[in-house]
Amino acid sequence: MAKPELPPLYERNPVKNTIPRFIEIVILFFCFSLLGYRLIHLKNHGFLWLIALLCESWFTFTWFLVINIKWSPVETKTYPERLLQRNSELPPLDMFVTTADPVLEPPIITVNTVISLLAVDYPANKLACYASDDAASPLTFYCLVEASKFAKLWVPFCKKYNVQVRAPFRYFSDNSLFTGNKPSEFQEEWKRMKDEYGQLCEKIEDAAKKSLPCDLTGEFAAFSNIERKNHPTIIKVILENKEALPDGLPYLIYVSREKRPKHHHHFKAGAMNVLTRVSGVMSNAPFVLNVDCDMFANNPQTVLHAMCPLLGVKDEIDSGFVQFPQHFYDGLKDDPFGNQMIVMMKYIGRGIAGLQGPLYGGTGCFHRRKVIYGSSPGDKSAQRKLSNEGLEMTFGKATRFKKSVAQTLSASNTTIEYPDSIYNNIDEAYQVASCGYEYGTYWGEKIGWIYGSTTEDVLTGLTIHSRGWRSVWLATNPCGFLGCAPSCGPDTLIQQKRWSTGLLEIIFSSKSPFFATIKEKLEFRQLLAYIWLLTWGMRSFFEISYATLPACCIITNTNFLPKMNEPAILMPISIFVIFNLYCLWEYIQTGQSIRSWWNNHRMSRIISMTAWLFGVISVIFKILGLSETVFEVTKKEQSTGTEDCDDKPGRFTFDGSPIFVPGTTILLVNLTAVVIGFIGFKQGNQGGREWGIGEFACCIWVVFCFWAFLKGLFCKGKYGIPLPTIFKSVALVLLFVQFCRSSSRL
Ligand SMILES: O=c1ccn([C@@H]2O[C@H](COP(=O)(O)OP(=O)(O)O[C@H]3O[C@H](CO)[C@@H](O)[C@H](O)[C@H]3O)[C@@H](O)[C@H]2O)c(=O)[nH]1
Ligand SMILES: [Mn+2]
Repeated sequence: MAKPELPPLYERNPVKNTIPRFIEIVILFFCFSLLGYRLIHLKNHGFLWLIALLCESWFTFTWFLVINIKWSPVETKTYPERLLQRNSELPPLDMFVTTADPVLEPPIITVNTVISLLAVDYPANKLACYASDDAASPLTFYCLVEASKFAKLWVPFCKKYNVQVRAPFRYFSDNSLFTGNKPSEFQEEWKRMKDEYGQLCEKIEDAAKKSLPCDLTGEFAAFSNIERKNHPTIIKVILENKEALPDGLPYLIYVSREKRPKHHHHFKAGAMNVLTRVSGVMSNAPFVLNVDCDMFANNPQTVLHAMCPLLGVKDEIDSGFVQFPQHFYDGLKDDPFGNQMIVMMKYIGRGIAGLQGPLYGGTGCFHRRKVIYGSSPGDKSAQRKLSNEGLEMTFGKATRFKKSVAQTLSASNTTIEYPDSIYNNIDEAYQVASCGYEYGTYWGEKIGWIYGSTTEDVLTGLTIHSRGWRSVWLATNPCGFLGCAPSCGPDTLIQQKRWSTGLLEIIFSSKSPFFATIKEKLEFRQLLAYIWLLTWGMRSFFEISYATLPACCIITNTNFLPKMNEPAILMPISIFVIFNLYCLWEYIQTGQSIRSWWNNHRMSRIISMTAWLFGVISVIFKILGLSETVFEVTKKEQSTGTEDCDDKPGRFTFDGSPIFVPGTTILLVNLTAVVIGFIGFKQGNQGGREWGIGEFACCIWVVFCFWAFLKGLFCKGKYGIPLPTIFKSVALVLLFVQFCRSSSRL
């Protein structure tokens, strides 16, 4: 008889989705019918009909990609309690936090993220937390030092009372977590903690007001006389677990990599690679967690959950990395900027989970160190020639680091040797953090975080999937991490611009997923999922064309939709109604309001026609060699419930950025068409009016989608669209009208 098997640490369960599948197919059917109708009647119609055909073909293609993604969703269930019952030792974990700018990313946010990681339910002697500071800011370092003092009180408090939310700013902002009928001992300690945290906040605020947080002597001497973009490496061990006690505190290490003006630093990807090497030299844990500075651990058991699929797989190939969904705290009511991504995280997330596995999202992700080092599933040290020269060519010259890499690549998780003291190798840590270290190696090319895209996360995940690894999507309750979404219109657009830029950079590079499917091990359906994401930017052309098409019809007196009395009109109407009801249903299913659906719908239109367009433009500039793409850091705000009272959160704001020109233009074009339309309706059908209710309704719909811009035309200050932007748009509208007129004569 077989040995009784241990109960599994996790399960991968298919989700039933018969009804949504059916609806998706119905929509696809109508899309194809419409395309067929267009083709048949193409010769009787002009240029605009052809544009309509092209746009609708693209939308149908996108829809097909979406169906592929949503066809076979799975959910993962984990059993951390079973992991704890097994009395094998838990493996070490290195945790990476990146920050880049103490102004856009206030240190109190980073501090909370770090504290939440220090306090997770996991043996502290197995954890090391590395904070990367791309700003080399003494303020950030000062705040982390102060935070570590607070953590010495906070972590034991959390563990003693099994506190559920271990980022103090969240814990203390939610009074329901502190109800009166708790033992008085707890109440006292709670008050003390709140006090201590208040003092920490004060210190941080005071320090931020000064030009320097403190005298740059002692520990801080390294920060004197340095420039942000021109300084040597700074590595500081802030917290140490000398006795290696499981209930002590984890290591906390501050790292600011060397920066020199002549060396490209590759933004976040560069920072991650430095952290990988520094940690490889100092603690060398077989698993690595990475979070952005605003993504705190929201569930004390997050690490245990993640370990379930990492340790409990039959074949490692199935869990190359474990990605948690991105969720955000303090989302504004009804998601006015459409950036909470709740529906996407749920339906697209579990959909791709059913293929080769979720894409790497840059934060809230647990990696296997050896996968970061470029190993493929089933790699054995014997097969990989781990010769000294080979190692040096790939990973660089540092001797101890090479040794630790060799060990990581060859050993199974349990037998890795760890450096006995974190200080032993500190010199070498400086060496591997220097900006020349990567020259002539494969860092950023084949191993580590891959360079060349402002969405380094997707690119890095793609290379991992290409080697044949699968990944795991882990949606726990409460969710593993919570972050901070942009809190105003321009920030959302800048973020989306960066995303579409980075995604297009990937598709047009030598690392394009097409090659990965042909030559490597990227699965075909996974390729389709990548194409869906990577082509976001291209959608801008089709969306803009389609949003101006009805207006063009009205201006030039033609039609692009069947007449209301033709049965064919049922095709576009059905697509419109069923598709929107289907989307609405997803919002209701995830507990959101109708208003959220609408806000997301209109924001999708705004984003795809403005931010994504600019993404395309910056990629074109890059290809032409005119400019490089840059990673613009998203501004993060910690809302503590005390909003500025004159502010109207959720209201769209504008600035002088050219990103608002296309939106304003599209709005004005459609407004013009609506006015002409009204006049046309008044005159009845005397002049042989070709367009009808359909085209007119489309224009109205677009105007509704750009309502925020309409208001912006009439408001002042940051709520208004600046006059130069309006002038530029008016000029474009005139050009557009001229273009419509001339093209209608074609
Ligand atoms: O030169 C840089 C630039 C950024 N960062 C860090 O990168 C992280 C993400 O930056 P953020 O401005 O918050 O970008 P988001 O658009 O919110 O980030 C999403 O998209 C990025 C790719 O565009 C991913 O890297 C992120 O993980 C993902 O959360 C932050 O911790 C930054 O501190 C650096 O460390 N160095
Ligand atoms: Mn972010």
